[in-house]
Amino acid sequence: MSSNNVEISKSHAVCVPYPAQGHITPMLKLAKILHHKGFHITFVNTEFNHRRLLRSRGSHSPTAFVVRFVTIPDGLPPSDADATQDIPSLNESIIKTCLGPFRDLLAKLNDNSNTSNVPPVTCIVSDGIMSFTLAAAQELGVPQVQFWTTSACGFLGYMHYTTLIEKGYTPLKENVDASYLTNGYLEKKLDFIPGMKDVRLRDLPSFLRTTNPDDFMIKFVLQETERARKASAIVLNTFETLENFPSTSVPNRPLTFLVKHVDDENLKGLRSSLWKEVPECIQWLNNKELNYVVYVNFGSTTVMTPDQLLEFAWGLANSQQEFLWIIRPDIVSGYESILPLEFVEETKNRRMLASWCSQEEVLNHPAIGGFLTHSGWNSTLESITSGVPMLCWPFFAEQQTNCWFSETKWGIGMEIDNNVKRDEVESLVRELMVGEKGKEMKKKAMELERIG
Ligand SMILES: O=c1ccn([C@@H]2O[C@H](COP(=O)(O)OP(=O)(O)O[C@H]3O[C@H](CO)[C@@H](O)[C@H](O)[C@H]3O)[C@@H](O)[C@H]2O)c(=O)[nH]1
Repeated sequence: MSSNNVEISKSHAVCVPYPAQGHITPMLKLAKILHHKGFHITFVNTEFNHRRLLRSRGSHSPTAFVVRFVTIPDGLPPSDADATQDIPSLNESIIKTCLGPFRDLLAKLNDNSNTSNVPPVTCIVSDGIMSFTLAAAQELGVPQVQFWTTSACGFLGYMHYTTLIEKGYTPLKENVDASYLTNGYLEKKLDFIPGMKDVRLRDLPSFLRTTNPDDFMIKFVLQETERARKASAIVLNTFETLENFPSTSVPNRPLTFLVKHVDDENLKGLRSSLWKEVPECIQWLNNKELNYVVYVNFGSTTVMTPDQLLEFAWGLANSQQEFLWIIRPDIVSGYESILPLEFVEETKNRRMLASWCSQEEVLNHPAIGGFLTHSGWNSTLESITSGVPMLCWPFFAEQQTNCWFSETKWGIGMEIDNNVKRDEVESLVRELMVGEKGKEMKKKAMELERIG
């Protein structure tokens, strides 16, 4: 049999991540694992993100690897910004425009006259919130496997949006209106979500915080969770000891663990960072003592006001701890993220500031003692699998749910108030790094690291 025929007999998975860092990274891990198990892989990025990937990776361009990268347009106006796109606009555009180009792509991959040694598509592995792929899979008669990159608890929160609407919890009533963040309404405890007794309304995925009955994000969640019920299978990135809910079958190991066992020269060096990583972060950590440094990073999507940035800056400075703070260039929406000269001067011997880093490497570094995070699921899992306790400042989506679990169920996190103030940051950072609670959290995080 010629090598051509061997290739043709392979299963072919088309992997379609949602076009944002926190989704592309875990999907690429899943793609590597599938490739290692013998699948031919086509990985579909948007044109916008593919250009970013090429820019960030330079000579390590993803096109050089065995996983085949292809693109579809996202339907938004052309842009070369080095920033995460506006989520509601992106979602709306994906729903309206992506199915056509995706169909064309599948047709091209399945074209018999194609001499390029590509086996026919045998399944679509789609991000749970790229559900337009379901129609394409049905037309082709192949399974559509959904990969929800959220936590299982976050996924469960989304799946209960229908019940929350039926019970009148969302949309919020006009009379609680604009003050809902402070009038105690969101403190209401709920008891009908399995495995989440006493979860407060504010701990559930944040899109429910609207008074608009036609809110786009609520409708989006309802549509995507409804289509999830039609998927051939659903993959979650978690592990049994951490999140074991009734009626779900949860895997034993997270992708971060499984991908370490993919020993394939052809995949080494294949990375998914959309921003250029600053290697000096690791060099700086190499000179630090064990568990000595606070790592601060709010992921790829969080934005904050200039005032919030300042409160974090002075809280960190006043804590007197050493810190590595990754400040994404687009973290303060509409502004340059400028820190005051006094802060820069006062902290110069005990901090490093950078725009992006190789986060998993940083979290695995022995110098890291704690993580100030926005509680994105990848960051939370990466912290857990590195045995690092967290301070959590959830921004949106299911980050609130991840934060609640980190604090109340796993004992490895402490929440910072949404209305962040420097005094609270200072005292919680100290508690995390040198306090008794911090020590307890570290112990629990290390226990989970051992299991995960
Ligand atoms: O300097 C950095 C910063 C981040 N990362 C990586 O980027 C990813 C960020 O993912 P995550 O922590 O999940 O945050 P978001 O980017 O905000 O993720 C989105 O996607 C997640 C998975 O669905 C959700 O949990 C979040 O709510 C959603 O905002 C992680 O793998 C990090 O390792 C880096 O490599 N370097």
